[in-house]
Amino acid sequence: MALRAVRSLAILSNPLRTYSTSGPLVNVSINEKTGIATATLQRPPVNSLNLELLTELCTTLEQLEKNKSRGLILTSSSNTVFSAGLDIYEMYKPNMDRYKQFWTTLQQTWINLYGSSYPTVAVVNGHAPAGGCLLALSCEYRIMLNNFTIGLNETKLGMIAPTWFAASMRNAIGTRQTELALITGNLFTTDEALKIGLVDEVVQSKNEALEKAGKFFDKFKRIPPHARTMTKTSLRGADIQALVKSRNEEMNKLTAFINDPKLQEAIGMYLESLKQKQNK
Ligand SMILES: CC/C=C\CC/C=C/CC(=O)SCCNC(=O)CCNC(=O)[C@H](O)C(C)(C)COP(=O)(O)OP(=O)(O)OC[C@H]1O[C@@H](n2cnc3c(N)ncnc32)[C@H](O)[C@@H]1OP(=O)(O)O
Repeated sequence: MALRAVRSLAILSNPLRTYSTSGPLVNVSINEKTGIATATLQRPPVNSLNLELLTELCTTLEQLEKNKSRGLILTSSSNTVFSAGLDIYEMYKPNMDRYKQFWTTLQQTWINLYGSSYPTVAVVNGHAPAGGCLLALSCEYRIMLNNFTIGLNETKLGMIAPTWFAASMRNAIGTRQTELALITGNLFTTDEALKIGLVDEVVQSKNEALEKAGKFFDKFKRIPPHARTMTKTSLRGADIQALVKSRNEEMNKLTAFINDPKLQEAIGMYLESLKQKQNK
């Protein structure tokens, strides 16, 4: 895995080629004509975000920033799941060193994506619960395929969405809708999500979504990049600074929280219910 990551970084850092790297968990390709990168999550069956997937995604985002990327499309190789959110096994009876690394990497991935200087579009081509919704919300524009669900459903699992998850949602749909969505742990259908502005467009196919994403990037052709980036920072910067300031404190709180036997029991039951679903 280390070798493949190095290879993929080497290809990403050559700005003159059309790149396509098949990392084990994130496939990155860059369109030679437009300079737009597509990062495709490819961790079957449901793109649950474990340490390895987050590490690859985080590194990809860092490289795109370094190479002054023209833009990023974030999508999934699955036809039914964008991302099932955090890998629940990372939170179930965890090894604490790995757990801390996992959470630190999640924080950094969010900082890199939410705060990217380049434009970002999520092509949400499947379900996007919890951390999957967070990834989509961290992008600037969301295009979703029909007949799926999206939302921050943490309360339904007996967990609390961290403040920066909430900030990302608030940035898209405002305080009132965010409060309602979070306390109920609602998973919105595609149409409901469109209605409250959680997604920006609904389409019938991934090709249509990619076409619409191209149109979004076209909007920036005549906008000076520094003006675009500074405006984005003025709107999102405070959310990022709040996490940067509190990330150690958050880690300490989560370390205590994750070791609570009642929470562990609830997570175990939830995992069981996901398995039972398959047997039905
Ligand atoms: C201590 C930390 C404190 C606070 C942090 C709070 C923040 C939490 C953020 C999160 O992201 S928590 C994760 C929340 N995610 C979910 O609740 C999603 C659960 N999954 C589903 O609802 C469904 O799997 C799906 C709608 C995404 C896809 O449905 P379907 O295509 O029918 O697949 P299956 O349900 O049959 O699942 C296939 C396979 O994958 C396993 N799996 C599903 N989700 C996860 C996951 N998030 N982590 C790990 N594994 C997952 C599922 O158990 C099945 O496994 P088998 O071994 O039975 O094949």
